[in-house]
Amino acid sequence: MPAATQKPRTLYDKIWDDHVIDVQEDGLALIYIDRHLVHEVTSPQAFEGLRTASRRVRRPDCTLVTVDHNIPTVSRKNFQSVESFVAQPDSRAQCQALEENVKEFGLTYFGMTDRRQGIVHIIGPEQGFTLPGITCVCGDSHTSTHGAFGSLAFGIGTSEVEHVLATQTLLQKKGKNMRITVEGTLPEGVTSKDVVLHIIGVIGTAGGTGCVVEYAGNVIRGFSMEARMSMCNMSIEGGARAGMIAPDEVTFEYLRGRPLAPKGEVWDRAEAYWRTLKTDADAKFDIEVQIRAEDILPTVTWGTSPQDVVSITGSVPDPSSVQDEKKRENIERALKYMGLTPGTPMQDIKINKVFIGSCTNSRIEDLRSAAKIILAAGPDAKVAPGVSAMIVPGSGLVKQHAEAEGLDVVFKRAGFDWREAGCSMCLGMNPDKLEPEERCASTSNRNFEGRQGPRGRTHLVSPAMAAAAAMTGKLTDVRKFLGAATDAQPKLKLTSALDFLTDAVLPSPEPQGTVTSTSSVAASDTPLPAAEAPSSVPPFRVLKGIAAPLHMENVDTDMIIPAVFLKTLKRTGLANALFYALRRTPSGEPSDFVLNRASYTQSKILVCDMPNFGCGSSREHAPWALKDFGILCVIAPSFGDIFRNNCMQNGMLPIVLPDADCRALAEDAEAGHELEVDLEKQEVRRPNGKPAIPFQVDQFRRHCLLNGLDDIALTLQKVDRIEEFDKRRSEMWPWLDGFGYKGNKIPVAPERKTKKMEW
Ligand SMILES: CC(C)[C@H](C(=O)O)[C@@H](O)C(=O)O
Ligand code: SF4
Repeated sequence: MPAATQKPRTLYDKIWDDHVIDVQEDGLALIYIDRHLVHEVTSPQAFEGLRTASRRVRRPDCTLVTVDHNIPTVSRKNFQSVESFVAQPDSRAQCQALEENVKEFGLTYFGMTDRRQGIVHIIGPEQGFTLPGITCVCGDSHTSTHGAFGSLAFGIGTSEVEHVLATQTLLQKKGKNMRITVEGTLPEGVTSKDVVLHIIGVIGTAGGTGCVVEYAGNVIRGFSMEARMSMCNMSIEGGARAGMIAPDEVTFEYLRGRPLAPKGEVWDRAEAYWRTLKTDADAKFDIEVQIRAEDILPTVTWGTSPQDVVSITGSVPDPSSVQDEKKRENIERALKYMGLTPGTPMQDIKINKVFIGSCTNSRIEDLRSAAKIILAAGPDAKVAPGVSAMIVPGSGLVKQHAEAEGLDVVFKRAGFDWREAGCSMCLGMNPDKLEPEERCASTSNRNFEGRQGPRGRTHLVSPAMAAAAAMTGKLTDVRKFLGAATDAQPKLKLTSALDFLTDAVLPSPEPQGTVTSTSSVAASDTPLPAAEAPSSVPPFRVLKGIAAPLHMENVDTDMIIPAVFLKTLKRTGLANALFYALRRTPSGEPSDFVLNRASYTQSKILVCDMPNFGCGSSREHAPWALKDFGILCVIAPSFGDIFRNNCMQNGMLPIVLPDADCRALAEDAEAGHELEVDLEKQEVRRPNGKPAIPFQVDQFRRHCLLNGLDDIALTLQKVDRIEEFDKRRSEMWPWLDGFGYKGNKIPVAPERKTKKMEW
């Protein structure tokens, strides 16, 4: 088509178009995946699936693996092996399973003896594995982080992880285009974290559902890559699976010289392509949001959803001013959980803990910004009495970099605990946790109930605000420290990040010997098995049974199944974990939660009459737990995108219906009536002759559910098309094939005599 007649396209449209292998009539597309990041929590069942079907990893060269969620963040000085270092048996088993899997399938792995190890979303960009124009996935919802480079990056569930490992593709429906433009001048003390919290407050946690968000405007352009990553990271908290920012000089400058970024002439070719990656002038967005930078102040959350934000100068909201009864009850519930009284000024709220870390805010600039506030508090200032504060760098390299700048000295002198890289207290999955009712100022991204530990209370803030809270013992307006900060600049040795990136590191474990017979298919140049494997998904046709009513909005997947239950290597045995905290009183007795009531213990259907069911984390354990309990269909006004996909991968049916229909069905459920869900006829039949309610579902998904078809087997029928795409990709974007660690591009230190770490 001549350029003049081409429809103007958004950045998302362009990346999408460049990756489509095949599109079906109903719009479902098979897209190629350029980069796959893998961690220990969402991969064991996927590798097991490959093993059972004798499948190999199709593109080991485009796959990068690390361990982050389960690991303790204490010093690794005495590290000998995962077996001796990770004390908690289930966490240890998950880390060991990963090590076995990377060996068996021949994958590049940054393990605990490797300085490049860290949170999966920190290490991808750090290494230059993340590049503009790519599609990038990971079994993790914060994969949206990588969109900061102008890539299409999103989280997937474990079944989709298996699909990508086996085929290097995914079945996807194209999302809507949404643009959020931030223009103006940010007031003093306002960081990218405040901007993104403010945006989530404006659009709500379901605001971006079904969309890919492009962030635009002079404020975003003025942000560093690290600030852009913090923004894109929290796109998922705004309901969008992906966020992106067009690449520019800032992006290229960040990438140049990174270990896995293209070099020499290939770099020039890549850069020329990357420069085309911007939204055309007249392209249309489905949704546009304008944000005035001047409206944003240092921001903090008061409740149990990331949309519960208020400026630090504000107060705890008063539910009695809210008209809608269900909304009012939800606020009351959040305040009760948080132990807060309406009208309390935010700055009067005392805290017990401070956590600076997570994939949102654990990069070098975040640590510098925290150090600046600590220094501004005075040379001898200490963390407030009774407060315990920890700083967890996002990767071993961030840690090394911070130490070279002397930041660790600033932190330790002030009484902060300076830890090793990992997810740490972002989620209650490793030893770093809140005690019940402890209150934490946290730079992480989720303040869900129980997120940082059972009954723990989280206030989301920027690194500077977290540091300020640590020094005063209360949530504090960071601007109180900023005047002083200008006179107290840290006297630090400044060192370039790139020095560390090419520094000698311990080698990753080599794929070793034969682990099982499947290792013979682990080489990347053997042809794919095109044969259909038997499906493991049971068909879904008509489901008749008791329906349980639920009147909560933003039911997040942490609530459906807390992180502590994600340590399993299986997909089953999770019924008891379903809504674990809600089904128990603080003393551990069964609560009166709906699924505990005698009439609902056999429920097959769940009817939620408020929006955004299954938001948050990509954990497929959420549908697994529902299924194990016996619930095979969830009806709600809207769903988190990843949860919805995950359900269908497991032969479960998520049905979206208008609010009024959900309310009517919830009333039937309250009355203890059975409902009948008919997928063939696409209707929900009600009791007592009430008219059935019709519903819509994607035709391909319906076909797969009705017949119990397995996506991977279907995709492998298109192996010729995938191979054609491989070839085209090698010609057009050669820098995406393979990556540096296999060649001689990275100097790797000789094997060390001792296993002791010195960082
Ligand atoms: C474990 C993983 C599935 C999860 C996610 O998807 O987000 C985790 O990283 C989280 O932050 O809750
Ligand atoms: S959100 Fe937290 S738990 Fe999830 S990947 Fe990021 S740091 Fe890890």
